[in-house]
Amino acid sequence: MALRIGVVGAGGRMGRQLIQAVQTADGVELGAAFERKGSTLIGSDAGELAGIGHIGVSVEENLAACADNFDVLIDFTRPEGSLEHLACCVEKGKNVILGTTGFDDTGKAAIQAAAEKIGIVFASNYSVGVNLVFKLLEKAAKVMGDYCDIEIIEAHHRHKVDAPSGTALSMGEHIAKTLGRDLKTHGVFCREGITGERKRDEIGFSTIRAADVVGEHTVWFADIGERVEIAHKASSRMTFANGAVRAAKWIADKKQGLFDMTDVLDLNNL
Ligand SMILES: NC(=O)C1=CN([C@@H]2O[C@H](COP(=O)(O)OP(=O)(O)OC[C@H]3O[C@@H](n4cnc5c(N)ncnc54)[C@H](OP(=O)(O)O)[C@@H]3O)[C@@H](O)[C@H]2O)C=CC1
Ligand SMILES: O=C(O)C1=N[C@H](C(=O)O)C[C@H](O)C1
Repeated sequence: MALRIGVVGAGGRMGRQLIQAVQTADGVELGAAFERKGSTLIGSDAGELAGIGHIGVSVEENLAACADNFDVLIDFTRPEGSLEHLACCVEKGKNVILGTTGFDDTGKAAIQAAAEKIGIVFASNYSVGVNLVFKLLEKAAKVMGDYCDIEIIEAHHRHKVDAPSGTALSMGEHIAKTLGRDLKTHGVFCREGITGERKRDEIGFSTIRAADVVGEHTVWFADIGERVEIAHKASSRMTFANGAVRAAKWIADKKQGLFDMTDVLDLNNL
């Protein structure tokens, strides 16, 4: 029997891609689709919303009332919405694929607590390439990190509401962990005015927001006389959507626990 996927934020940029990805993947089907209460999209057909034609699944507004229609929920929305959806999934015993970025520490603690009751994959980026890059960054940090300047540069579309991107923060965390640094004290997120010279052990972040950029990340490991750049460029949101569907299949039989995409892709023993 096919795994039934629920998609919240069905009308969003990622929501529409997720509906398409679910409908084209093997072994899964769209069980339910949701939008915010009061949205004009409630009652519309999820397939038509996603541009793939009528599929007979209408967009609903009450997650709890329709929880019997899906096995795993995929959520790429906003932190406040995701935390409500998560509470509902704990109540109903449904596993969750969480792609939303921009959580504060309280939100992250709530996700951790929820993962004691249900299975959650929580990843800032569901593409295979970015998760490989996380591992390459650990290697580069081991070789060069103690003596070179590390800078993370990210670019996204003009509609993105959080900065730096979740992926850039994850990159910083992978590097900081490898080097025994704390990103809270070593991360530099803004430079303006008389900043003083760069501290050797800071990890800098720069953000670009422009037009329709899907998602680009470059990390510099810069020494005097040479520089290594490790970069990833996403050219389609379908790469994130396909990754999320892959994660949904992977989490389906897990009872509880907090995982990320490196677990799904089995990259942690490379
Ligand atoms: N992990 C990954 O690989 C990726 C993560 N993302 C992240 O996914 C999230 C969504 O991105 P994107 O699709 O571009 O954003 P959009 O703004 O296009 O879509 C967000 C969707 O969520 C809905 N929504 C917003 N707030 C709430 C709420 N409180 N409760 C329920 N639904 C809500 C919106 O409805 P409405 O229109 O009515 O506001 C909309 O349908 C972002 O956090 C982004 O950073 C994006 C791409 C890849
Ligand atoms: O908002 C986006 O679009 C994206 N958000 C994620 C992030 O914050 O890292 C992932 C991807 O880069 C696209």
